[in-house]
Amino acid sequence: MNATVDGDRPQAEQTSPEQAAATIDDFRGEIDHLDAEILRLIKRRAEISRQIGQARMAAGGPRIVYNREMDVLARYRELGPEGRELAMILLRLGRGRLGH
Ligand SMILES: C=C(O[C@@H]1C=C(C(=O)O)C=C[C@H]1O)C(=O)O
Repeated sequence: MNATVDGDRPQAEQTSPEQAAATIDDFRGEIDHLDAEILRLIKRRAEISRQIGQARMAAGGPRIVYNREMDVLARYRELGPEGRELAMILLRLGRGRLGH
């Protein structure tokens, strides 16, 4: 018989509310750490991107280099449609406000 009811689950798979809370706490600590790192890296990326843009424009070049941006978009494609959105946001952050 394939049907399962709550009482059929083996003991090893059961988790107490206290164990679940501890596991969730641990994972949340890791997420908090990852978010801080991601934020630091995003800020650093935007800063470098702006510096490249400024250096290029100071030499009479364009602020945006489309083939390079296509490479960046391709890099995030493995994350699916959200990856593309994420890459677009990263590129926008590197541009800063227009004229600045
Ligand atoms: C950073 C550069 O300048 C611009 C910003 C890019 C980026 O943020 O990845 C990519 C291409 C350029 O439009 C670059 O040319 O590498």
